[in-house]
Amino acid sequence: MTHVDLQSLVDDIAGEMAREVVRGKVADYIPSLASVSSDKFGITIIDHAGDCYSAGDAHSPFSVQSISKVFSLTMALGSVGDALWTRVGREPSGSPFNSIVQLESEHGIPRNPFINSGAIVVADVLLASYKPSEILGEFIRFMQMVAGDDTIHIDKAVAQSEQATGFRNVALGNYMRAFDNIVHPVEQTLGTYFHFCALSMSCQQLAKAGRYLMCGGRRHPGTADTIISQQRARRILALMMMCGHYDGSGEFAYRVGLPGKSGVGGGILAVAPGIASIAVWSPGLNSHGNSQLGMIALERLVQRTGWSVFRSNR
Ligand SMILES: NC(=O)CC[C@H](N)C(=O)O
Repeated sequence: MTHVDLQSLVDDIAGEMAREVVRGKVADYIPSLASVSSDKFGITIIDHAGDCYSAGDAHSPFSVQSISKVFSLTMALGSVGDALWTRVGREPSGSPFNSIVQLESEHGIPRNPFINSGAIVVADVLLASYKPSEILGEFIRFMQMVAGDDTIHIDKAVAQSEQATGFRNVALGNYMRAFDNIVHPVEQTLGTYFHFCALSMSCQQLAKAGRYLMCGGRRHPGTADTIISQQRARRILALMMMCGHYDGSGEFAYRVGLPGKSGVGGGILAVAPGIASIAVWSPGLNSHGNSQLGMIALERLVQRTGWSVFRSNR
C-alpha cells in the first residue's frame, strides 16, 4: 500500500471505532485503571520503511500492562538465554491470564512467559542478573532505547495501586516460591513485575518499540544495529502468536492472524513480520481481558491490507 493509503486506512478505522457501541468493559480490578474512559481509541502503524501513521488517541499514554511481558522476556533471554526455558514453558495455557490451576500439576512451572505466573518468573530471573536497585532503570532504558524515546516511564501510581490489590499475583508468587521457581523474596519479585506492568506508553511509542520484532531483531528499518538475533525475534513472535492473548489466543490468530500481545490496559502490539509494527489501544476489554475494539480494529486492518502471516501471496 502507498503512504497515503495507510494514513487513510488508520483514519477510517479510527472513525469506525468511534461509532462502535459495544466497547467492552474497562479493567477495574486495578483501581487506578478503572477511571480510564472507554471512549478512547488509538492506532499507529510503522511500516518497513520506518514511516509512521497514527489516528485517534495514538499519542495518549496508557498502561501497557501485559504487553510489557514481551519486553521483559526479551531482556531475560538476553541475560540467561535458553536456560530460561527450564523455569517457564512455551505452550499456550488455554486459561485466564491470572490462573493458578495448572501450576499445581505442573510443579510450579508456568505454561508460558505471557501469562502472569510466567512473567513473574521472568521478573525473578531478571533479578538474578541485575541489582534490585538497578532493574527498573535497566528496564526503562531498554524501552527508551528500542522505542528511541527517552520520555517513556513507569507510572508509579499504577504500580502502587496494583501492589495494594494484586492478591492473585501474590498467591501465584508464593505458590511458585513453594516449588523453588521463585528464588528472590516474593515481595521483591512481585514489586518488579508490577512496575514492569505499570509502564506507560502511547500507541506511537509502542509501535516504535515493536520495530525490532518487525525487523528480524534490528533496532529499526534501515540500520544494522541489532537488539536480538533474527532467530530470537522469530521465536518471540511465535510465542506471541500462540500465547499472546491468553485463552483468547486461538480467536486472535483466527480473526487477525498476526503475532500479538495484549494487556488489560486495553493495548495490543501486533507485528506483521517484515511489513509493519502496529499498536492499538482501546480500554474496554472482552471476556478474555483483551481489548474489544483493539481486536476488531486489527481484524479490519488485516482484512484491508492482507497482512496476515497466513496469506498465500506476497
Ligand atoms: N493481562 C494483563 O495485562 C495483566 C497484567 C496485570 N498487571 C496483572 O498482573 O493482573
